[in-house]
Amino acid sequence: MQNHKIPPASLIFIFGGSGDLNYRKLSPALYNLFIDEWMPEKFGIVGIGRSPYNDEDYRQRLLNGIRQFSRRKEDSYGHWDEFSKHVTYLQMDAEKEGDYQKIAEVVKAKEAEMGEHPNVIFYLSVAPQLMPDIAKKLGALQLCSETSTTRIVIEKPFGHDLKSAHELNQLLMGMFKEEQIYRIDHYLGKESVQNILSLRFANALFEPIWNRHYIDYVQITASETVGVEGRGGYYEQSGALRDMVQNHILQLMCMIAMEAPVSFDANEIRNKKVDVLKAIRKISKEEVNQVAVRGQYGEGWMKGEKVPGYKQEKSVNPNSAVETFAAVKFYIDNWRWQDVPFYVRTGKRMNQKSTSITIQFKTAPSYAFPPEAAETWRANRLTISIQPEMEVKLRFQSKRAGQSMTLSPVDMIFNPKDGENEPEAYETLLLDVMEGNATLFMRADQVEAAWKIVMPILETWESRPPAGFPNYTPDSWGPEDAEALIARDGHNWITMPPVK
Ligand SMILES: NC(=O)C1=CN([C@@H]2O[C@H](COP(=O)(O)OP(=O)(O)OC[C@H]3O[C@@H](n4cnc5c(N)ncnc54)[C@H](OP(=O)(O)O)[C@@H]3O)[C@@H](O)[C@H]2O)C=CC1
Ligand SMILES: O=C1O[C@H](COP(=O)(O)O)[C@@H](O)[C@H](O)[C@H]1O
Repeated sequence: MQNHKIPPASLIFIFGGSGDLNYRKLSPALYNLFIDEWMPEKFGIVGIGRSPYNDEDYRQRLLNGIRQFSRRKEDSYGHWDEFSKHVTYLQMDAEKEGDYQKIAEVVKAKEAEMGEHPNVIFYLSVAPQLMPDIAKKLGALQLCSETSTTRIVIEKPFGHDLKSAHELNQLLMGMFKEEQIYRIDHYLGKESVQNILSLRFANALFEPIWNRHYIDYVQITASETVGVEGRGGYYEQSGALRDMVQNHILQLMCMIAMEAPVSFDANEIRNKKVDVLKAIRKISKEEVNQVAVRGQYGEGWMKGEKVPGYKQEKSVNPNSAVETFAAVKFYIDNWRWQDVPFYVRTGKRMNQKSTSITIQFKTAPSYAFPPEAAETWRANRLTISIQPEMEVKLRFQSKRAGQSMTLSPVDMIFNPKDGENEPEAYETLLLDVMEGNATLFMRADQVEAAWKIVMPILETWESRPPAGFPNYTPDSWGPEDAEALIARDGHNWITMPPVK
């Protein structure tokens, strides 16, 4: 969030070094930072796991991941030899207290090698149930007393509900200071998400109309074409509301709805976001059916390929009541947003991989054009496309060339199309951790405020088994009830045209 500078010497321990997230995201991100010359002059990366790798095998595994998943497919090999010298593997059982001495030894050896005390970063990329135990054991190591340079990064999910998130916060805060704790929400690292701040606060253009007087409603869609991709065990404990709405989607809502920050200081931005979360209208359990819809995909066809239903996925209960789709209507009770609905939806196995935010402005108060001039007056619309491509599109009415006054909507589009050069979210976030900048990370109160918002929905859904699951087919836009949710207000979901 700040203008980046080369971080100081850093030693990064990745718990879950042999796991999927490190393979697909973290190692490619660190390698891209290295290629782009953002890594510190002195650094070490230590993957941790119980699997028996030697350093060479481990490096080879990571290289395979990089070749498959890095944004740079071609350039990646050229710098590998140099980069890989910084990577080692530490076999240990994170549940065994005695094994933590190995970490203390690595820190000591690296300090001697670097000739200085580096940032020591513990990245917890492990199953959520292991996190409290690892945090406790790291705390007991006493490496954390150096508060300015020791940091702990917590992957999502942060807790399973409000209670467990609060307990995890209490535990972490008993051992680390808030400024040492980096709670990941990878959406905040996306270029297109950060661009929302520049769009809103670096231009005077939008602010005067960015409120209930001019905005009719806001929509956020985060749709995926994939199913649960072998993560059925995790997803069975989660579902779409926990997996996407509690974190990523509420954070996008905060970016759209927050007041202008007076600086880019981490706490200033986070204060402004917490204000939004606290203003989101509490949904009573009696209202849940009116404002929230859940769905689960059945078996079917996806772009010509037969795909299993959610209940047939690996590690999923064949009678599962877990939702793979969620749609919710929120309101924000404050002066800026009173009575403006925010419709959000997310789901797996949907028709497109696409995340977008639509700001629908109100129609002109009065117009002199003949009614036949335009089919629709729904043109005043700003669409912020987060992915697959970053795009900002302003749609407005224009006269069609010809002798009659006929109008049609036209689009003014900003699309940087910078593909390979656009840093991935994890690159930005890892660089921020090394630099000690927590702006794009979740503060304790932010996480808990977000849990408070979704709890009544979760509790209601858990107490009332869904009727008729599965209720949507792969390659669709989710269950019919989601259409009804928005149609009741006279609107419809806006879908992005597929990217060619
Ligand atoms: N994968 C993804 O796409 C995403 C993952 N996440 C989050 O990231 C975290 C990791 O997920 P993912 O990588 O998919 O999980 P995996 O199951 O692939 O990896 C789990 C890792 O934990 C290690 N581990 C488990 N038990 C121990 C132990 N006792 N001691 C030491 N290491 C242990 C495993 O190593 P070993 O078996 O060698 O011991 C392995 O490296 C989770 O919190 C997940 O929610 C978040 C977003 C996306
Ligand atoms: O956090 C998660 O996000 C991914 C979607 O991330 P994206 O960057 O590809 O939009 C989702 O697939 C996963 O279930 C969830 O845990």
